[in-house]
Amino acid sequence: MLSASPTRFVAQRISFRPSNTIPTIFLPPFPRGFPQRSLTKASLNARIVAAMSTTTTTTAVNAVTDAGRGNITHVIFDMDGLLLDTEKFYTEVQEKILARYNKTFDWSLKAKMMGRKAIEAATLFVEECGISDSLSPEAFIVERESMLQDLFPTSDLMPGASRLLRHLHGKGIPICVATGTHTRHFDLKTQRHRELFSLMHHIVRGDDPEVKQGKPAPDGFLAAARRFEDGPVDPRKALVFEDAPSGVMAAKNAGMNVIMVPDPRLDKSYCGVADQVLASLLDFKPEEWGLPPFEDSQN
Ligand SMILES: O=P(O)(O)OC[C@@H](O)CO
Ligand SMILES: [Mg+2]
Repeated sequence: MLSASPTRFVAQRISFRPSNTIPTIFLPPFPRGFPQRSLTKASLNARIVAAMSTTTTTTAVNAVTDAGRGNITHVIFDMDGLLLDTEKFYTEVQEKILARYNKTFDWSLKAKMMGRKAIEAATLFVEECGISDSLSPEAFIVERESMLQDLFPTSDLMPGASRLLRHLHGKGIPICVATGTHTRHFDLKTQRHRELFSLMHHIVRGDDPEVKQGKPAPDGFLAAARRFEDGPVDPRKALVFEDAPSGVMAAKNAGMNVIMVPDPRLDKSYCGVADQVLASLLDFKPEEWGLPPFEDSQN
């Protein structure tokens, strides 16, 4: 069973050099004992070193937040755990694999894995669970996939997802998805919801050629902002919905506004970076962000 042992999660606000398009980047300190060699791509490391060498500015972030409220023109949705109730499948399967080693899977590791590309999440899993000598990240992915194949097609929508997507689409607000999920899994997860996902202007998936690094890098959200009809969209006018700490950081690193809808079991210390935290999409008030209000009173 998952325990809720939290790991302090402090995002540092670092401003990039003026030449950079991203005014401020949120970087999580690598978790204690994190296998930096496996996760860090040279470019991500280089960006971290470059960013770390500048001063911290909170004004840019506040400016983004202040400017964001009230004039959102485009909305970008994360998928797993936000639109689809799929994070539970990953948890279930990972618990089964760990049971073989008499180990338990806990929320502090789950919080680090959520939203990341498969190989990055897999590396975290085997290294932090201390099973990398008997199970490689690649072998873990193959075993996990075989167990997920039957679960993904049964994916249900999260509460409020259909209502919000249909509302925004009906009011002519451009919406899209930016997910860490690979195409082959995306098709399985969405096969019962094709009509709803057809409302999206476009979908950026984890294996998209423009997504060089997974969340918390901003690649997916920046690619999503570029592909709107009138793109690239000013990030200060984009609102992202996310469930995972890595996804929230990716949105902030893209200079965007972000609403976090975390799993209630996620330690609150992971929720400090988002511009707004909601218990459910049903609690979202579009008018707070300059978007058309719901007509129904269902909340
Ligand atoms: O980016 P999302 O849609 O949450 O996908 C994450 C998925 O790879 C599992 O955590
Ligand atoms: Mg997610």
